[in-house]
Amino acid sequence: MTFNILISDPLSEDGIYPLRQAEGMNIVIETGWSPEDLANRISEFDALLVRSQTQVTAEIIAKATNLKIIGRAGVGVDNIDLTAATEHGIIVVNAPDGNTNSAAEHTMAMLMSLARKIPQAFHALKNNEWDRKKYVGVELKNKTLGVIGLGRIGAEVAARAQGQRMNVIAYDPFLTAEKALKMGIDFGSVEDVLRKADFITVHTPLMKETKHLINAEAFRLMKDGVQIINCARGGIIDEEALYDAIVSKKVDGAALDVFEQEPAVNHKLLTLAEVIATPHLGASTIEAQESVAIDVSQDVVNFLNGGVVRNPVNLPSVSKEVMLKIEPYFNLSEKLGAFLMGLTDEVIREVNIYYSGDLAGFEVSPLTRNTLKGMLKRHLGEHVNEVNAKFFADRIGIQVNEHKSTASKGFTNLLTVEVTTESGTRRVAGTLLNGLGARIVKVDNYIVDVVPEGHIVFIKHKDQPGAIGRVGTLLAKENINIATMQVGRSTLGGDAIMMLTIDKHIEPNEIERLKELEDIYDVTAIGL
Ligand SMILES: NC(=O)c1ccc[n+]([C@@H]2O[C@H](COP(=O)([O-])OP(=O)(O)OC[C@H]3O[C@@H](n4cnc5c(N)ncnc54)[C@H](O)[C@@H]3O)[C@@H](O)[C@H]2O)c1
Ligand SMILES: O=C(O)CC[C@@H](O)C(=O)O
Repeated sequence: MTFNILISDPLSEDGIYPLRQAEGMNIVIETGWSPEDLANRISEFDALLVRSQTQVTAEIIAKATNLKIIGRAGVGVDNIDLTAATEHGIIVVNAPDGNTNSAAEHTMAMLMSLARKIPQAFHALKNNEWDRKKYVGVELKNKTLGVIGLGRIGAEVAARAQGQRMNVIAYDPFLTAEKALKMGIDFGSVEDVLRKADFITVHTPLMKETKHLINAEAFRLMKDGVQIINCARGGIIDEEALYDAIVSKKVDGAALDVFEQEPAVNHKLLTLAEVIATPHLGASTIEAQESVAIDVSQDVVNFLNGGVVRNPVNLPSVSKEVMLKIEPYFNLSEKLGAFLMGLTDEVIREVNIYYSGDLAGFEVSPLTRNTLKGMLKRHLGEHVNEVNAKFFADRIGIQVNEHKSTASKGFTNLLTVEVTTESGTRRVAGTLLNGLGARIVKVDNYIVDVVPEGHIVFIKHKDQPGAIGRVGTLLAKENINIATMQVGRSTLGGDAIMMLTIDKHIEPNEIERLKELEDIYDVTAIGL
């Protein structure tokens, strides 16, 4: 099998060796796409690898009919429409660790350049201007650095600033007093950070919650003469408000690596002498570029070959160890979902999935998504996959609940899927039998032992002598061979079931004839 891979932004050639080494990867490296050209050609590709330049919009994703994975060689995924990717079942992976160090070092370089006005002085000297008074700076020692967003990069910046003898105060929604104490930093609200810092650096992702986090009101709260650094994303700081704050002398200087619109040429802020800037170079080191390209290439190869990805963005990340435990249940969970959906012809309101036994000790959301995939594929078709199954369930309004119990119920592991409809609940349970593979072991309250594969006919009937024989005779007349048969009953002479696996597809008219047989209540054919 050959996969077409498009690399649409400059990626390290050394970093893409996992793709070059893998079999069946047809790699196209072409940068500088216009949105229209990319939209017109994207359907040719199975995988798309980008940095921050390519804007992977909903319009492009809508045309990406063969795209399975988008790899972002870097951290920020604000150039990818994640909702659209999820809806279309396209997994997005990134490389969250590979450029942390480079981005932190770049931030420090910007901080020091800002404090000592190095770019301005250098620029003047290049123009043969020797002016030692104009470029007097300030020391970092004993100044307070305010860090907003203390994740991977923010934390590295904080540690380096401490090396410069700076005091650090930070705000991050996940920052606890214990963690702050351990890091030797102060912590407080955003407002505390804004009020106390001499230098403020932002390290949050750009999201709707962080858009213009630093706005006119935020500048008002800051100390006079504060200096600002943004090596995270354009848009976290309101550029108009920053411009006004510099012009009004509230802000002494700003160091910007990122802008609301990139490339930022002829930018108003760049006309100000107090602003120093780089063209989004935070991750631009040989080491970081190689590292992020290796990480995404590896994930793309793994995913296209049916393996597990390390850094999914639109799926919860599950460790390799847990994945090894739960992966054998993927097929069973999908089949249970598909079987149950086949049994139910009413609108589903709620799905409850019960994990019993050892499985209950693990993160099981991938199994839940596979169950939903099996259920929803029946009506929504093949484009439902583990990436978008939960998205579709939410959109349809199906409530999905996971329940876990370490009680084994006679099996090492048991998965029970239950759906609630207007008229009640239906359930099916399955397990993996050691050495024998997947089995359906219970349907509603009937104990069975059926391999969840092929053509299954589920028959509800009255527990009467002759019912089973009549079904066998009719199928024989239609030349339909029964491979296996399981029977079960609630009470003697009460409701009973037959569960047959047959060797070929059964036609609707044959199902109707089965339904007409004496003592037969209902017949459902389910292809798994
Ligand atoms: N300039 C560059 O080239 C470059 C390079 C790498 C990363 N980045 C940017 O830096 C960002 C951070 O990268 P990271 O690896 O540290 O990510 P990260 O996920 O490790 O850290 C982000 C932190 O921001 C915090 N956060 C979220 N919302 C917040 C809010 N409203 N206020 C305060 N904190 C908030 C999160 O809790 C998290 O701890 C990326 O999203 C990316 O946009 C830029
Ligand atoms: O691709 C780049 O060079 C920028 C990457 C950086 O902004 C990131 O978010 O990782």
